[in-house]
Amino acid sequence: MSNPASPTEFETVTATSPAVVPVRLGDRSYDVLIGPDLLRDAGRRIAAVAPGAACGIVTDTTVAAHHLAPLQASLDEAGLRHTVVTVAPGEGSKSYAGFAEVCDALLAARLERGDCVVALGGGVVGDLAGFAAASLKRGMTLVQLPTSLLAQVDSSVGGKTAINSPLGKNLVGAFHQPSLVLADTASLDTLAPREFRAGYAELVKYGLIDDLDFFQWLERYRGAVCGGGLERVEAIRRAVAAKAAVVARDEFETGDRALLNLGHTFGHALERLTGYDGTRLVHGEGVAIGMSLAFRYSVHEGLCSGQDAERVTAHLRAAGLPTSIGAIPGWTADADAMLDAMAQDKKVSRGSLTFILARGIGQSFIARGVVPERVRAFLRDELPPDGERA
Ligand SMILES: NC(=O)c1ccc[n+]([C@@H]2O[C@H](COP(=O)([O-])OP(=O)(O)OC[C@H]3O[C@@H](n4cnc5c(N)ncnc54)[C@H](O)[C@@H]3O)[C@@H](O)[C@H]2O)c1
Ligand SMILES: O=C(O)C(=O)C[C@@H](O)[C@H](O)[C@H](O)COP(=O)(O)O
Ligand SMILES: [Zn+2]
Repeated sequence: MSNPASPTEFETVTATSPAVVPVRLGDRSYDVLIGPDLLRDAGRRIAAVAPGAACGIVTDTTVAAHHLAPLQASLDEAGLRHTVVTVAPGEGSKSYAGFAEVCDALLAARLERGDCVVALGGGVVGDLAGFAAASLKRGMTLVQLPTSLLAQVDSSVGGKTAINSPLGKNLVGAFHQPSLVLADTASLDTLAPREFRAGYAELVKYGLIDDLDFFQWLERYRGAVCGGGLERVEAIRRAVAAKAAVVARDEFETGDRALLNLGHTFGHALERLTGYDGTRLVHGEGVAIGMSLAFRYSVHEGLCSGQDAERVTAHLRAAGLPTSIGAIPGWTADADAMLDAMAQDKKVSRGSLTFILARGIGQSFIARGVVPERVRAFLRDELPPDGERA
């Protein structure tokens, strides 16, 4: 799933024009534009994919405070009528109640099937607004305006939309592709450092899956990527190109799209068991711990060298990310609870667990029929004794 055309140095990204990554899905193909200040020009570009549409902007209060005004001004300039629905920031909004709130507000604004839902925010807003767009009037046009690093490198692209159930992450949702994605990299300047780090976990994921060159590039340029500038745009471009390639091949995850779930079988279980409480754990942190566990479990099973697993953990730690279950404050669950939560994973088939494991960095693979007792034994070793918990 790597992007064979991706350069080691960034020849395709310039300071003046956005990078463009096409997501090729036949007559549902769309472009992902990546670069600074795209929100200020969003109206014109949205009008091109949804001419004359009224826009239902879905955002959260934090993002609205920073980025709503320029978007509204540009929609005005393009002559697009718009209404705004604001939810509370954080994973709690990706709920049945949050979904009902957003749908009812968009319906109250009398949006028609041909109108456009505009998701302005991180992955929570993108998944929630996306699911509303998939559901309302049985499918409305969707434009993703991702403002977190995580949303720019991952969630705004590929059409997975969902809300959480108390029984598990993203268990209620639909595939619904956007018509356009504008990743305004300048919007990342207002993102909290912890949230930037969380997005970095999903960025590294692409290297760990099948692109050792990208992982090595990140080892070299991590500081610059976190600092902004062209390296940051290039990193996002490479991630989006990798995701676009796998989505084009396997839109509905019947095959190797599942590789994008590296770290998520463990991570989603941790998110559910910590009650989707972002003060303890946000999604990207769950993925960082999950990827570390996936590599260590691969070592446990004799598939991967301990050196590679340690190199992964060292890179994530250097990026300020947690890499073990013991790093979650106030964590009290046990291996049995983890196994129970993982039984709801969407990759489970005929009751059998599927994990993304690794033979090395950039050599991840889909492992079906994983034996629960072996995972339980591994987790018992991973879980810190009660007295040593954070
Ligand atoms: N659909 C997919 O393919 C996919 C992929 C990866 C993750 N996800 C989902 O994405 C969600 C996580 O996304 P996230 O990490 O973006 O979380 P998020 O949407 O909660 O955003 C993180 C925080 O940053 C704030 N924020 C966002 N952009 C900002 C900005 N520019 N300036 C200031 N604050 C800003 C938000 O208000 C929020 O408090 C999870 O629910 C996860 O399941 C979905
Ligand atoms: O796009 C995908 O496919 C992914 O798996 C990307 C993941 O980073 C993302 O968190 C996704 O929402 C997880 O998918 P799920 O099917 O396990 O809910
Ligand atoms: Zn994810």
